[in-house]
Formats: sequence, structure tokens, C-alpha cells
Amino acid sequence: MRARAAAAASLLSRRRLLGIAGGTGVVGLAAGGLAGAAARGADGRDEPALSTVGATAVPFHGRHQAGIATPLQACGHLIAFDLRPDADRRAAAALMRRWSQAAEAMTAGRPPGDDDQIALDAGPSSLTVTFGFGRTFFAKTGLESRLPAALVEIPPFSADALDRTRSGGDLWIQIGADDPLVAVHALRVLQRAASGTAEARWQMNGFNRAPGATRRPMTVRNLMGQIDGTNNPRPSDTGFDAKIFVSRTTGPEAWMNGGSYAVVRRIRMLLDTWERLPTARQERVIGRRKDSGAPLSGGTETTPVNLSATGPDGTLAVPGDAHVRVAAPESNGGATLLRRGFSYHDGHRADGAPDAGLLFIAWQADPTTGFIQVQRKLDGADGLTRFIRHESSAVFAVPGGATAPGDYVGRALLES
Ligand SMILES: C=CC1=C(C)c2cc3[nH]c(cc4nc(cc5[nH]c(cc1n2)c(C)c5CCC(=O)O)C(CCC(=O)O)=C4C)c(C)c3C=C
Ligand SMILES: [Fe+2]
Repeated sequence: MRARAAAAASLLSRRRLLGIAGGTGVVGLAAGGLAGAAARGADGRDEPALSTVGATAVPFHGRHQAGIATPLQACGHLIAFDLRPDADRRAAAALMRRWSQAAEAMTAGRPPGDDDQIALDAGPSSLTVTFGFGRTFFAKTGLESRLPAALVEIPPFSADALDRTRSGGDLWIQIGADDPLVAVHALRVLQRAASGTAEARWQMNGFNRAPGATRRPMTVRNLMGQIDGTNNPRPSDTGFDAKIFVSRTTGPEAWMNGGSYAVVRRIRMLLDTWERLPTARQERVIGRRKDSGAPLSGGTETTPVNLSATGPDGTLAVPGDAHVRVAAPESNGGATLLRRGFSYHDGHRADGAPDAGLLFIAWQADPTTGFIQVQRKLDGADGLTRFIRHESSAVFAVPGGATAPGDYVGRALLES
């Protein structure tokens, strides 16, 4: 039975790797050991193996942290912490060690120490846990000289309506998983591990489509109904690593090698206004068809956008203020960012409007030549601006991954 269960899990996992990970190689498969263990119940009786959703594990260790170039998961939690006033560099290092140990266990499908059993019975379910440091972390831990030059404040933009209490933060954790209980379990475990050292400043919860919900693996849709993520850079693209990850840095910032910068924006969608717009006008706001995601210049979802194409009346096929035109690298001196967000819907506001939108997360090697450059262009020139509100903002330095069991994220900053 153990062998059969392991074989079944391995077959399902292989299908998932081919179908969903798109061959990026970042999704590890649950080892036979895990599937075998799952096939034997606590009472010693045989049980069916985990499905591919439960059995898939994303390795915690590596040059880069998981959760950046990893396929999107169905559930996401973003949580920012502030250090307690008495927490110094040693306390922060001890916290990063505790967090990494717990993340290492949970992402492999093992219970962490001090487990609350929320995720008992479930496999790793593609859990990733990604840690980052905010600008305010450095002064509080006496590490001002190690603050990376790239970790700049995000400047104000004219369309911002920011809530400061849900912006910033000394530390940040991004949790992603394909199972809601696995994701919340990680959240609870990590929050308990912070006790005495750091306190939650804000938390946001999001979602994407669940694996297997569509006939074939497809780019996700956002709450405006658009296919969102098509023109993201791919790990196989030339120059991907240089644009998204920090490398070859020497001196006091060398600890960021292998890392990346996350810009996090909670962007509310004015869905009532948006949904009153006829589909053809919605498509002109984005510059792509709503059903297929194909550019208005023609082709299919993956056809490159032709920004010079004109229609029969001689006007631009992709309008001058279309989101994809204004955001495109060609319109921004080549500025590239990896968008990897989660939708959210947190009930309704006092005015009856849905409190819903996108937890927008942009990854890049340098926010000044990534998010900031593109957002400067979008601010004012993007037709989408009328239908969205940026409500919170944060930027985090996300160091490289822990490279071996027992190592912890941030060691190169906190111990050298
Ligand atoms: C500062 C960067 C960006 C913000 C903020 C942003 C918000 C935002 N975007 C959508 C929906 C779509 N965006 C699409 C493409 C796209 N968006 C950005 C940047 C920001 N978006 C870029 C760089 C691109 C790629 C442009 C290109 O090279 O073609 C698309 C089209 C499909 C795709 O390529 O992903 C959609 C749809 C929303 C709803 C939103 C705020 C809520
Ligand atoms: Fe966009």
C-alpha cells in the first residue's frame, strides 16, 4: 500500500508540475516518504494517499525565498509586524530563527514545535512562507548602516488614499497555500512565535482560483473579471533574474544577494462603477479582451501587444490611456516587475460598496526602476485609475533564502 500510495502521489504531483508550475522547476514534489507517511493513518491502518493539491511541496531552502517565482496559490495572508520597544538585534535574530524553523517544518508538511493541530491531516499544499524587512527595522535594531539604498520610501502619488495604519511595518510575512487551513495554520504558528518580540501591525487576506477549478491551467482572473498576469516576466526569460533578484552586491548590502524587493499595495476596486461599464469599454480601459485576454491589437492571450496597430478607422487599436500601454516596459524605459497578487473581498463599506480589490505585490531588484517608475507613469495617464483606489502601501527587503536545514532567513544581515 505504501508503494502504491507513493506512486499515485508521484503521478498526480508530476501532472501538477507539468500543468501548473509550467516547468519553472520551482515546485518540488512531495517525496515518497511524505506520501507514504500519509498513507498510514494514526491508528496504523492504510489510508488513501494525499491528492496532488495536498501532496505538493515547495522547497523552503534555496538561493531565493519561495513565494516569489513560485506559481500562485489559492490562499494568501500578508501580515506586517512591528518590533516591541525592547526588542533588539539579538531578539530579532532569535525571532527570524524561530520563524524559519517553523516555516521549514510546515512547508515540508511536518508539524512545527508547539503545534495547534489546525493543519493536522493535510499535506504541505504548496505552502510558502516569505519573510521581509521594512525600512523601520534597521534603525530599531541598530543596523542603519546595512539599510539597502534600494529600500526607498515609496513616494506619494496623486491618486493615493493611503491608510497609514495598514501601511509599512518593521517585518513582513507573505503566506501562500492551496488549502485555507494550511495557510491559517502557518499564520497562527508564526504569530505565536513572534510573541514577546513583535506585534502584528496589519493583516490582509486574499485568494486566487483553486488548482483544478479550470479545465486546463489558465492565468487567474481578478475581481474585475480580467485575465491578470499574462505579460508577467517568466523565469525562463532572458534577464529575468537580473530584473527580479539582487545579485553580485558587495559591502554592507551583500546580505541582499539572492533577495528581491516587494512593493505591497492594497488596491480597492470601485466594482459598482466598473460593472456598469459595457464590456467593450472595459476592454478599452485595459487594452485586452475580457473573455480571452487577447490584446485589442489582435491574436490570442499570449500574442505580444502591438502598441502601434490601428483599427479600420485609423485610431490606435490599444487606446492611448489603456492600462497595458501605459504600464508596458516599452512605455517605461524597460521597467519590469513581477506581479504576484491575491484578490480580496472583506465585506462591505459603510456606503454599501464592496471592500474588494487586489492585494498587489510587485517583485523587482530595485523598486525605483520597477514599481515606482511604472506607477509614476500610471498615475494620471492610466484609464484604470478612475476605477481603483490605492489604500495602503509598503515596501520590504526580502533577503535570499535559507540555503540549508537549520539556517535561517536574514542570518547574513543579523549575524555578520
Ligand atoms: C505599478 C504597476 C501596476 C499597478 C499598480 C497595476 C494595477 C492593476 N493592474 C490590473 C490589471 C491588469 N494589469 C495588466 C497588466 C500590467 N499591469 C502592470 C502594472 C501594474 N498594474 C504591468 C507592468 C502590466 C503588463 C503590461 C504589459 O507589458 O503588457 C493586465 C493585462 C494582463 C497582464 O499582462 O497581466 C491587467 C488585466 C488591475 C486590476 C490593477 C489594480 C487593481
Ligand atoms: Fe496592471
